[in-house]
Amino acid sequence: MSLPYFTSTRQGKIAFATVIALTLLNSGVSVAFSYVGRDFYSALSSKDPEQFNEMLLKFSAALTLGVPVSVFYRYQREKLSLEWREWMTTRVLDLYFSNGVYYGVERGGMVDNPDQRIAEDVKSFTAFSLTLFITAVTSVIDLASFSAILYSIKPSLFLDIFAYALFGTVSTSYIGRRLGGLNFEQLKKEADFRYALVRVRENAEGIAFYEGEDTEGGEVGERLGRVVENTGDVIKAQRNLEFFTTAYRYLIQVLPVSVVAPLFFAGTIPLGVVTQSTSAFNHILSDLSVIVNQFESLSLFSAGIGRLKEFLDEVQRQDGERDGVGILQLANATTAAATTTDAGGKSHQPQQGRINLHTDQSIANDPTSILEFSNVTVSTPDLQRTLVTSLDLVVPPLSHLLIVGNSGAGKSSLLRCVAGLWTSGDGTITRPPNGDCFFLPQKPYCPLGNLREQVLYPSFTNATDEEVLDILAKVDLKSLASRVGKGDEHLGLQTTLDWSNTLSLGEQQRLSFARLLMNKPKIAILDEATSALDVNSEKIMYEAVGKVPGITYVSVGHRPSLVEYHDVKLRLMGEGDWQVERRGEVEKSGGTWGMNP
Ligand SMILES: Nc1ncnc2c1ncn2[C@@H]1O[C@H](COP(=O)(O)OP(=O)(O)OP(=O)(O)O)[C@@H](O)[C@H]1O
Repeated sequence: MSLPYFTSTRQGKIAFATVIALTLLNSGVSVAFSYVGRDFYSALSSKDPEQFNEMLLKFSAALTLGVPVSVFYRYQREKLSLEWREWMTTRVLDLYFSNGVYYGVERGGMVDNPDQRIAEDVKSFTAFSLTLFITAVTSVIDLASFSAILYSIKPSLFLDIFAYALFGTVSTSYIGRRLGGLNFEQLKKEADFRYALVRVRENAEGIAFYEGEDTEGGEVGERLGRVVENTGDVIKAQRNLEFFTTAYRYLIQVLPVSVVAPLFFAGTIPLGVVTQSTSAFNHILSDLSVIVNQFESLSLFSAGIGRLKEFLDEVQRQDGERDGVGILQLANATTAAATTTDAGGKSHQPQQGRINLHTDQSIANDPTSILEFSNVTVSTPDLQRTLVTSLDLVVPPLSHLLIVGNSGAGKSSLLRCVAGLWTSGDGTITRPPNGDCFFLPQKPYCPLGNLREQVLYPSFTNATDEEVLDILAKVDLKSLASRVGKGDEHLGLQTTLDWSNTLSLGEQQRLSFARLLMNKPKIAILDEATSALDVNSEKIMYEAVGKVPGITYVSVGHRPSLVEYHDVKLRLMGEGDWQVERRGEVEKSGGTWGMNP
């Protein structure tokens, strides 16, 4: 997970090399201070003012050179960590938003709280990996330089320290072994708790109507309880560990001094050497005791890595086009061109056991067919139910299709297959590529942004204010811009509101139609897109869509009034059965073109 940033970006390579150079320099500064400190105390203990003043001067010089090195070393580390986080988060987001992965991850339900993994786990991964790497590098350099110092003072001290550090590491790992698992759970429980609160915010009105505060409060409280319970276990495990680590750290203060004290008492070494040996001992011990000192952060870090790896694996699993590429690598350009659904030519190699979506530019201009279902069987993703069996249907251009059937019969699911969101089943669906195909989902969606962006979503194409206002007028929302702009339509287009909670459901549906008119697709797929509108508004919407040149629409709906805007009816009868009726044939045989046969 770390390597791609440093191997594939120039910026990463340069920043990394700078940090390594500064790390080496910083270690040099530590060693220099150890010698300056030694001579300083020796001058003090030998009561030599001249040497003492000279040492003060040397100390000032060391300070002047050493301080910038230390400061820039820290700054550069933070900077690298920030740049790396930006790169990695952007890359993860690219992967998450490509080929409908975010939808698959959400539907798949295999990983919890992807938001936390992208925002928090990537951040701690980059920050702590860097710290860990630098600590390892510094430890090795420190170990080499201070070992030489210590060995020159007393070889046995050098061996004692290794034994002490080994004992500390093994004991800490044993005492703290539960912390890794507990921290993994902690991250999940904190994210679950936060998510429950976000859901209350998003569904405030529904909860308020149901007066569901007590139930919601209970659920949030229960999740808080799980956080508290797990945190309680974490701090107990930390407490047990700290009995050991605290004693371990205190012992360091006297251990090296007591080993060299006899030499000092015998007058063999001056006081400066005692302080230098203490400092060298501390350096080496902290190098060897990385696991003891960082155990808590390490266990939290490993929990974060576990969650991130699990998430990235799921992202890769959901993205059919990234088979065989690295965990953070984008799909190979040639592979993507060969398999993309919007390449314009024949795409996707047909596969057994899944619905093949064939997006073909030529069908957009085909006079005989704009949408084709060829032997299409649709199953639910868990393969528990077959919703449609062996559907064969050709929809000619300008021949609008209405899909009807009981609730749960599989109408929206069939549209999901047309969109490419579901592939469970068999057969082939052929339709124009995404640019010529526009979907209005059952639940209207209002993105974050101003009114203008609501209309232009998702492409944010260039359009003048007049064009946007004209489109709003066509969907009977002429007054909306001036209403939100307090009388000024142009200001209204620039106004940002929480649209999902401000507009009525019917207004949101009309806004979705405005988007459709703006995008002028060849084929529009409308999933109960007028369910919140009165019959008159529904008529206005369908008439406006019908005026888009060359458009064919496919609707799902229950209302009888919809039938008159369509020419073909596909009835899903449940358990896979289906039936097709065409207006021309019904009228020819003297029947009435209506909702019921
Ligand atoms: N992810 C899923 N996994 C398993 N079953 C699912 C999933 N999503 C939907 N279903 C089931 O598939 C069936 C068809 O759902 P679909 O949304 O297509 O119905 P519909 O005909 O559009 O119904 P309605 O008219 O009520 O909107 C339903 O029984 C639904 O519970």
